[in-house]
Amino acid sequence: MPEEIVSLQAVEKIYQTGDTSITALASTDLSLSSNQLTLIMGPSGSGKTTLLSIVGCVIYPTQGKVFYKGSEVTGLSEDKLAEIRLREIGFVFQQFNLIEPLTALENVMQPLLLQGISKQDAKDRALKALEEVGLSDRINNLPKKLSGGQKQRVAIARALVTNPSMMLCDEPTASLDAKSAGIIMEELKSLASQGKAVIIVTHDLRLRKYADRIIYVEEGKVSNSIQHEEDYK
Ligand SMILES: Nc1ncnc2c1ncn2[C@@H]1O[C@H](COP(=O)(O)OP(=O)(O)OP(=O)(O)O)[C@@H](O)[C@H]1O
Repeated sequence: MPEEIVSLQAVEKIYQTGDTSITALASTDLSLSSNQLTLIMGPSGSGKTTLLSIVGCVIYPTQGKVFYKGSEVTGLSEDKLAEIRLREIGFVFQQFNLIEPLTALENVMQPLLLQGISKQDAKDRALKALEEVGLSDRINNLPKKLSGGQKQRVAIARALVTNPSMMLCDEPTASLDAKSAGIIMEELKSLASQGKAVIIVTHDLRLRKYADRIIYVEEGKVSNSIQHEEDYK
């Protein structure tokens, strides 16, 4: 059964630069649940990354409250938020962000080592995560010896190795060909069906077929309706 992972109550984000203030996100109420793959779509500059960053406890809203699994996180210190990110949230980015001098296995072990888990346990769990994304035969490869799709699968393994409740993905398929993008989306869809909340910011209209839910952001305003779908064809 889907459970609420994150909820936003009257959340607003205003960026102040000099005399100008930009409302990146207008007052927003939103609830994101486990077992769901949610796409966040909308034009460039509309506020998608801002929304993802607030959901991911990366930035604080200017107004409103954010709850993670029912507890308010808006008033927490930077350190506490970092701890929530490390333990509860997996991040996947367009450019993979792998550490180049480390092998696939070592990259996936990193979040566990940061959590203070022993090297042997970290290795066992990283091997499992790499197996889950179908990369058991590439564990000793350096990132430069992997294709784009394989790099993104290592990045997904690194994001899921801590068993997070939520995976946040910023344009995860934008650097990939159609076939690799399909493999990545199948992987993310499968993680959602296993119980994670998977949230994906994308411009890629082909991804809509994988979505349980599509959220549109336009000029900082969030709407849940998929009636706008035609506008984005
Ligand atoms: N740190 C910041 N300081 C000032 N303004 C910002 C900052 N970050 C974002 N903005 C502004 O807030 C608005 C929303 O930006 P955001 O990056 O959330 O949009 P986006 O929908 O993710 O865009 P894109 O699809 O191009 O990545 C934009 O007008 C942007 O210029």
